Order: sequence, then structure tokens, then C-alpha cells
Amino acid sequence: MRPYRSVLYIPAARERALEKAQTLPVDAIIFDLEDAVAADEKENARVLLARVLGEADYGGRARIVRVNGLDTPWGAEDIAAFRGAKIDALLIPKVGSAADVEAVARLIPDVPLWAMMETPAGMLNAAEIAAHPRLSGMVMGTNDLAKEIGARFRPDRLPMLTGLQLCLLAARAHRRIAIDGVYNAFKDDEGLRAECRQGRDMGFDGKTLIHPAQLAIANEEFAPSDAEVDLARRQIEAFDAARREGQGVAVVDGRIVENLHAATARQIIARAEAIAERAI
Ligand SMILES: CC(C)(COP(=O)(O)OP(=O)(O)OC[C@H]1O[C@@H](n2cnc3c(N)ncnc32)[C@H](O)[C@@H]1OP(=O)(O)O)[C@@H](O)C(=O)NCCC(=O)NCCSC(=O)C[C@H](O)C(=O)O
Ligand SMILES: [Mg+2]
Repeated sequence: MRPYRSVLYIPAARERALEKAQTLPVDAIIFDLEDAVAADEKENARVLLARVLGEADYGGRARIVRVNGLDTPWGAEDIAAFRGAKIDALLIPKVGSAADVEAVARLIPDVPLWAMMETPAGMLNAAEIAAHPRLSGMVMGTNDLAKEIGARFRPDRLPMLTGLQLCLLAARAHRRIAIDGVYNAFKDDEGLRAECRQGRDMGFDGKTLIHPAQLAIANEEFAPSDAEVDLARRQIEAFDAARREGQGVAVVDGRIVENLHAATARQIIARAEAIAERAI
């Protein structure tokens, strides 16, 4: 179980940021060739990123490259540049259907593919996209989604919720990683914390981020709290004791604990242990 609490975008044209990320407390990095790179910088950014990924040491941080779409002048060359590279996933922007995933899969063997979920068609086709055998992760693109549906940004993200939940259901049905969208106001810690909490409550594995100042909050909010770990341990103990006595139900803190609750508790412990092992 690899943690994906914090997933930081870095514009691939920013050499200093590419260097800085080697020491940041982040679970995964999205090296972005798409929207964070201006059109006249695309070719230089691709060359720079290929060099950096060949030389730099990002330790245990997952390395994900977001390429430009195949419907742009840069998409096919981006994909070709990272064939055989030491990366953990290739992230495809604006995926609308499983055919979009298949088109990229044919151009690059072996590497796991992730999909940006950020168009109305993509949200409606989330189930077939998640089912593609090469797909292993889904990333919410809430900026593009807001643009496409004509939504306003609201603290409760009401206009987004149906789309986000369709993607979560699809991701979970096929055991894929699901990462929440970015919080644009990178100096607003309180707003970020609230949105992380909402994303965690919904079931996301972590949050995409745009600035190093956002890392600590995401790492904290997407990790099981001490209270959650303590409760999980007590639930497992109580359930195992009940089983030894031939019972199928235990009670902890006035609430029932059945097989499924014990399974959730074991997941929480496994997640906490995986995070402790990351030790970032
Ligand atoms: C938002 C920024 C433009 C701010 O940059 P800057 O003004 O340079 O910030 P700071 O001066 O506060 O930077 C302090 C130091 O941190 C480093 N830094 C900054 N950002 C990053 C980063 N993302 N990764 C690594 N390091 C970073 C600076 O180099 C400074 O270092 P030092 O020299 O040691 O002091 C900038 O943060 C930025 O460009 N962020 C990323 C924006 C981005 O990637 N956007 C695209 C993804 S969002 C999206 O498209 C999602 C989706 O598709 C959707 O539709 O929603
Ligand atoms: Mg986008």
C-alpha cells in the first residue's frame, strides 16, 4: 500500500522547482508538461524533464509525468520521450473515454497509466475508463471541470460532487487510486484544510497540490489520526476476542464491530504503517 496523501504538480519548465522537489515531504510528484507549461516552452520543458528524470534522485516519491493530449502538437512526442523512462505512471489529460486511454496505451508499453478526470464526458464515462486494464489511477481536474460545466467555485464544492463521486465509485469498483483536485488559493491554509477533510471524508487517497506550502496539511489530513489508529487497534482486538468466544459481533465505545468494521480497521492500520515506512 503506497501512500498518495500529497501529490505535487511541478511545471516541467521550472528547473529550480524540479530540484527542490527532491527534498520535499511529498508522496508523489506530477511533472507537468501540460497546462503549467506555456506553448513556446513545451519542447524545452520536455527535454529538461527527460534529462532531470534520468539523473535526479527522487527517493521514494512516486514519479508521474503528465503529457499533453494526443490532439495537441506535443502529445505524441511527449509520450515517445518517456518510453522506457524510470517513471511510476504516465498521466493522460482530459480523458473522455476508454478509447483515449487505449490510444496512449498503444504508444507506450508497460508503464501504468493514470487519467485526468476533468471533462463532462470523462465523468460520465468514468466506469469504462477505470475498467481499462492499463489504468491504475484517476486524478480529479476540478479547474477544467468547473470551466467545462460553467460552475462557480464554492467552499462546499456542490457543483462538483456528482462528478467526483462518479469517479470515486468507478475507481473503487476497479481498485484504482483516486486523487482529489487542487485548491487554487495556495496561501489559504484554512480553506485547504477544509477541502482536504472533505476529500478524505469522501474517500480520496490524497490531494493534488500546486505549492510546497500545501504539503504538510495534505499529509496530515490524509493520514489516519492517532485517535483513528487507537480505535482501529481496539476494534480489531475486541472483534478477535469475540470471534474466539464464538461471537460475530463486538462492541467498542458503544458501537458494534462486525467483520466489515474489523476489515476497515485493518486497512487503517496498514495505511498508518505504510506512512510510517515512508518517513518523509
Ligand atoms: C503558484 C506558483 C506559480 C507560485 O510560484 P512562486 O511564486 O515561485 O512561489 P514561491 O516563491 O512561494 O516559491 C517558494 C519556493 O517553492 C518552490 N516552488 C514553488 N512551487 C513549486 C512546486 N509546484 N513544486 C516545487 N517547488 C515549488 C519555488 O521554486 C521556491 O523555491 P526556492 O527557490 O527554494 O525558494 C507555483 O507554485 C507553481 O507554478 N505551481 C504549480 C502550478 C501548476 O503546476 N499548475 C498546473 C497544475 S493545476 C491543474 O492544472 C489541475 C487540473 O488539470 C485541473 O484542471 O484542475
Ligand atoms: Mg486540467
